[in-house]
Amino acid sequence: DRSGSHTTKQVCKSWLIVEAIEPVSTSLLLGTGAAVLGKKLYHYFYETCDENWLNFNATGLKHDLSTKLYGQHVAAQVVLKAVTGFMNNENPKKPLVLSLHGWTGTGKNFVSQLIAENIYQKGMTSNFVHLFTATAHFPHEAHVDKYKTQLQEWVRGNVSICPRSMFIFDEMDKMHPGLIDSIKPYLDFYDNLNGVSYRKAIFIFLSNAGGEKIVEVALDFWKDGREREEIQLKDLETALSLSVFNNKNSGFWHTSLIDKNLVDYFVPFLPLEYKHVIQCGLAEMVSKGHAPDKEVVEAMARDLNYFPKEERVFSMQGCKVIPARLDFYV
Ligand SMILES: Nc1ncnc2c1ncn2[C@@H]1O[C@H](COP(=O)(O)OP(=O)(O)OP(=O)(O)O)[C@@H](O)[C@H]1O
Repeated sequence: DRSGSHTTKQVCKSWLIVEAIEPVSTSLLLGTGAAVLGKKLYHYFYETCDENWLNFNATGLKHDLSTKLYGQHVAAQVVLKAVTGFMNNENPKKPLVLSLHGWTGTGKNFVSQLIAENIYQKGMTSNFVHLFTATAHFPHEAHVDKYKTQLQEWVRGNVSICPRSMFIFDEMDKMHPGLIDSIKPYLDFYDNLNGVSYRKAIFIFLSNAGGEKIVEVALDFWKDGREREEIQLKDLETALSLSVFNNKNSGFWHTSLIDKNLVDYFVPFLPLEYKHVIQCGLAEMVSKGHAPDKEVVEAMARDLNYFPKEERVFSMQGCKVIPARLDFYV
């Protein structure tokens, strides 16, 4: 198109004139352009502690908890309420502290992952999400003093880089009480500690403590022929507090975390049943790129262990072994 090329030529010509007349402002313009582009690329590739990488998606969390998490109506409700309330509060008075309890393989790590995915664009791989496992990170009792210093430094350093940091402590019941005590100040209502404010951080503690008591409640409901969905938080709270507060061997509870009300929510996880194992199996098949096949998943689910031995109501390992087991059946 002639008029088009004419226009292009004209633009080039005027550009050359501008360049000839005002070389300084043109270079400035180009320089600024490069800086803006550089900044954009930086934010694109390098994870920063701002809305480019960090945005709470309340609808996403609600959707994930109701479609991806099976058999945990109580936990889903408490987690959604706790996280949404905290994230929507511009000026929280203390960090959010959640303590997740329940039988193995019932979704405690999985829920932490769902929370992370709906806050950080990179989910669990975000530089602002930190996962500690007691037996892996703090294995030797003799080194507790060294661990204390390292842990405090790690928490302090990371919160000063990003106030919206998340710390997950797995196997809380195997963690040395002194170590838990060392992070206690960060969970409290302080405005700031040595110039760092911890009020926007999230701490999640995971443990099996209280798991057996929760199972008892779920089993009683089952024996009475009542629906699992009828179980409410208040039915589990007593069971949880009995085992959690009175168990002198479970590490966590020696500390004043509870006395000082530093934990905002205790979240109970119910033991999973055969039908939930099936749901986990089907989801796992899809995530492995297979078409969901109920027969395959049922064959796998039948071969798992259930308890109590007679009634075979709850899966011994929850949904934990499914990814590995399924490979034998596909
Ligand atoms: N309730 C659930 N709904 C959906 N998937 C689940 C559920 N529970 C477990 N899973 C699946 O099983 C895997 C293992 O579960 P997860 O690690 O969350 O268990 P856990 O409760 O943390 O166990 P543990 O106490 O042994 O650490 C999860 O990654 C998830 O894929």
